[in-house]
Amino acid sequence: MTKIGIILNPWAGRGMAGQRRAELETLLRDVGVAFDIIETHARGGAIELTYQAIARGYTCVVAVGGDGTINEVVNGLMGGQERFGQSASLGIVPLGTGSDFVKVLDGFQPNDLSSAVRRLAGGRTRPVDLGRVMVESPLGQEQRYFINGLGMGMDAQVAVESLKLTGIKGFAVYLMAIIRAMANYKAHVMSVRYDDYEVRRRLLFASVGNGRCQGGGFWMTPEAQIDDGLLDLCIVNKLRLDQIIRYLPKLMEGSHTTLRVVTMGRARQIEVTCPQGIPVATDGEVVATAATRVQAEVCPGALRLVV
Ligand SMILES: Nc1ncnc2c1ncn2[C@@H]1O[C@H](COP(=O)(O)OP(=O)(O)OP(=O)(O)O)[C@@H](O)[C@H]1O
Repeated sequence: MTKIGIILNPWAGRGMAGQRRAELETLLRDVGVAFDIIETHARGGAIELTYQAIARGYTCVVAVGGDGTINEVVNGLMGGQERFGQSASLGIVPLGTGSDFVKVLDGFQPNDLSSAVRRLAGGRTRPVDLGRVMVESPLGQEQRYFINGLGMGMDAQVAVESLKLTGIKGFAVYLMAIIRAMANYKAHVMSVRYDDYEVRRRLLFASVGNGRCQGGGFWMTPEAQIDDGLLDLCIVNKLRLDQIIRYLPKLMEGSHTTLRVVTMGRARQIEVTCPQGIPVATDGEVVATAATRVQAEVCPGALRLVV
């Protein structure tokens, strides 16, 4: 068996990923997996580390952390493939706070090291789709890949608010970020075009799902499949505060899809425009705070995932 490259974000899962490093290493040695492990030292650092891993010839790169870490490794894998013409599969050891992406995968359990290590030892892979997005804002253009979801509007505003909350920790950050996003977010008219359809009205958010669950437990696109060559879409109209509070539990259980204020869709290409600018997040990580145009497309079977 060839050696695998492991990229561990010690801050993921509120520090749990760092605390469980020794346990992970012991389990890997016990099953005879050869590995090198490296920790991230900054936000965005896993992208560069993944490039380096590909340049060194690893054929499997493992993200240890949450959805943000997985997103960085995915972007490193795709960028590395473009730069060096070499591809590597993605392994996941889910030790994040939400670890929403793996909830769509059979047999994956957030925080379960033993089963994650068994999968790495087995080395079985399957192709999964990715989303590729081009985000335009007054600051320029940025391209990103996402594996789980793309948030545009208030859902991305929650991610923006949580970045500003440096003085508090734990679940309080998340709760406070939602409250601040509800209070601060202004729903502008957005145009959402997907394949042959268009929705144009004041929206709370338009959320794109390759996976099913986003934002720490919201089943936005509960029917999404990661290998159907399509992206799912959940568009929610502008709501009053009392409606947001009433509908949030429905979003948390995925029973919102038939509500009058919700439009569900499925497409290969999605374009969202909003001249006033909207926040955008890929896999929960902020890409822009005032994007005027967002173009997303599915990349069918673009990545091999260790399952
Ligand atoms: N060494 C580091 N210091 C500070 N931040 C880091 C470091 N390495 C990575 N990060 C950042 O930590 C953030 C959180 O990572 P991640 O999303 O993996 O964990 P999480 O938020 O606990 O999990 P989830 O997104 O699944 O809820 C990411 O934005 C990532 O860029």
